[in-house]
Amino acid sequence: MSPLHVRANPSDIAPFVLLPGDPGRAEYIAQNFLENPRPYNTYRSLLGFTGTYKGVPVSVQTTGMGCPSTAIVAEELVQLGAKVLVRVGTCGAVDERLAAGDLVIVQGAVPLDGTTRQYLEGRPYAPVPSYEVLEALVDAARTAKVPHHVGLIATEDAFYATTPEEARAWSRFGVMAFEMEAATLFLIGQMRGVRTGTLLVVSNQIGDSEFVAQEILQRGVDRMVRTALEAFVRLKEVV
Ligand SMILES: O=P(O)(O)O[C@H]1O[C@H](CO)[C@@H](O)[C@H]1O
Ligand SMILES: O=c1cc[nH]c(=O)[nH]1
Repeated sequence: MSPLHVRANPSDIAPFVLLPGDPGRAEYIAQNFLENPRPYNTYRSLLGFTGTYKGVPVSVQTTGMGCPSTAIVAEELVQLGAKVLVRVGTCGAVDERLAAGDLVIVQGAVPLDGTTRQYLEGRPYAPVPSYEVLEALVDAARTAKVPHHVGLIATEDAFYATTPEEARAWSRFGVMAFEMEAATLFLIGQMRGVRTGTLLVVSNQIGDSEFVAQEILQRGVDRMVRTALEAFVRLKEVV
């Protein structure tokens, strides 16, 4: 029986899965980076495709925006047999050293979201990616000479609630950027025994009324996706 939302069979899902928030990005990745991509889910526009990259079976699965939707998708991917879940998302920068289109390799996510809080039943916690995935992502970026930042981000629920002033307050504690999914993904990985990671492209500074120009974002997305896929090639022996 297929899960409720990711309507697929275990044989449809690869061990390695890329997780964009945006269904358009999922389709773009499938069409431009995977060989022989085949769709397996369209329910609720949680578009999912499976193909190969350099011989490694890879799925790309939309999470939708925010931790509640991401938790559903991640839990169901685990039920379907996925082993390595890597978010390929966008973020709003709070650190002035981050420019539009830059790549961020996430080392940890401050859990400001309600989904992580519900899973943890109020316990303090430090959501982090799997070390092997983090190492493979950094190695892939370095080898391809992709400029990148490695560090801490925050995961929030309410996109429009965060003001530049609040964001700057978090930057005093090392937070480089805000997004809306990573903390829950990392926690579910730890709870369910699968490996996780997150790469982000800077789409804006917190408080901007527009995202960066499409061509700059697109180049950043291409660098991010290539980096994640090259990390999967490195990780194929450990899964
Ligand atoms: O571009 P994605 O992966 O959706 O990520 C970011 O973009 C959305 C907000 O615009 C949120 O989902 C946030 O985390
Ligand atoms: O959470 C997010 C994601 C992208 N940009 C933002 O400003 N916030």
